[in-house]
Amino acid sequence: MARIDLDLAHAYRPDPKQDSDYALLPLKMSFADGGAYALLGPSGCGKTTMLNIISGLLAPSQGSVSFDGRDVTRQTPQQRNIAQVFQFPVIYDTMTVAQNLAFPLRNRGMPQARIRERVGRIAEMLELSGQLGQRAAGLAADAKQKISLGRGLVREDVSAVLFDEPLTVIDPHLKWQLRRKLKEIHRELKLTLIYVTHDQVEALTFADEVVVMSRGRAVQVGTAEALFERPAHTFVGHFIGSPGMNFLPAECRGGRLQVAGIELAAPVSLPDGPLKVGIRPEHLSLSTEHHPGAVPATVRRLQDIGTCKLLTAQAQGGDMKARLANGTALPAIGQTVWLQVLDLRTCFYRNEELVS
Ligand SMILES: Nc1ncnc2c1ncn2[C@@H]1O[C@H](COP(=O)(O)OP(=O)(O)OP(=O)(O)O)[C@@H](O)[C@H]1O
Repeated sequence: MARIDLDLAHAYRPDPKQDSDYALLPLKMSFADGGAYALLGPSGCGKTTMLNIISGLLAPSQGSVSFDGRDVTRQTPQQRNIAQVFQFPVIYDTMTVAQNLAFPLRNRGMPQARIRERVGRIAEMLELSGQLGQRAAGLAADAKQKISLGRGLVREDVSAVLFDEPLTVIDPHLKWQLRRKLKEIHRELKLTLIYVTHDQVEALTFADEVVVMSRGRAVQVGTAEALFERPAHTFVGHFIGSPGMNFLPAECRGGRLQVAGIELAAPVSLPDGPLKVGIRPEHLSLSTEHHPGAVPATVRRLQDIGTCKLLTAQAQGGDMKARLANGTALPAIGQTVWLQVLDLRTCFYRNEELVS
């Protein structure tokens, strides 16, 4: 296993001039030895580019990649000792499940007894023990992908295991199970795992730390809790959570905040000038009477989403969503309510970056 340091940028086109010419804008980042990471972001944000640069399938157009302080920028995936699992199964159909799992070990010249032991362990973890003697050709797509995962995880001596959306072909009900399995395997084997996905649930349940990416930039690296409670950038607030964070434009002057057409006392010290007030739908409470820190809004929609009711209310400056626990007394459509936008969990942003 290795600690991985990136200090680089990448443009697919020669002579990049503006930010949009870069698939990865200049970044400095480290992946700790033995950590489980997810690279999360919408299509085209640069996740696969970063993964391919880490694996050695792609050389960055600027800067370097180091493993344990050693420059590996020009090394191939084999030289870097990287295992990779792709979206679709990469296995040998004519081999049995056991032979497929053993393949990376046999290539490294591992003794037979040790191979048997390691294959047995990985098969057990992935619930493939009953199929070890079966030919891979006859198996369903999700079983084949489990073999691919097993082949990625079977070696103990790899620098890191990289996963590029590995659960795409897996049935939704099995996905949940496999994600949990991968997490267990990580805890047990202590491999450095880097997992690319555009699915926030997948990223947040799998990783210790999630790298949220947007337009070639790693906008925040943090735990699921940090990304939820303290998004460092409004993009993270929008992207994480369902629905995402609410934002209202505000103006601060000498400790007073103009927001949604009224003036409120700023709850923390804030710089003068334009701001955005951010609060999660899960944290937004409402009442029918005016309270300090609350703004007026008109109820526009109420949706029953099973686990709770989702209220949409129109405030001056934008629509706000609140998740209301089942059993809460619901206001009527068109009614004016007071939304508690300022509380201990409120975040404040300037130029889209968290200031408090
Ligand atoms: N081989 C290539 N040549 C030119 N441009 C590329 C190449 N591969 C990717 N890009 C561009 O680089 C940017 C980042 O792409 P990348 O595939 O890394 O994003 P991604 O986040 O992995 O997206 P997805 O989830 O759709 O795979 C995109 O604008 C993409 O069009």
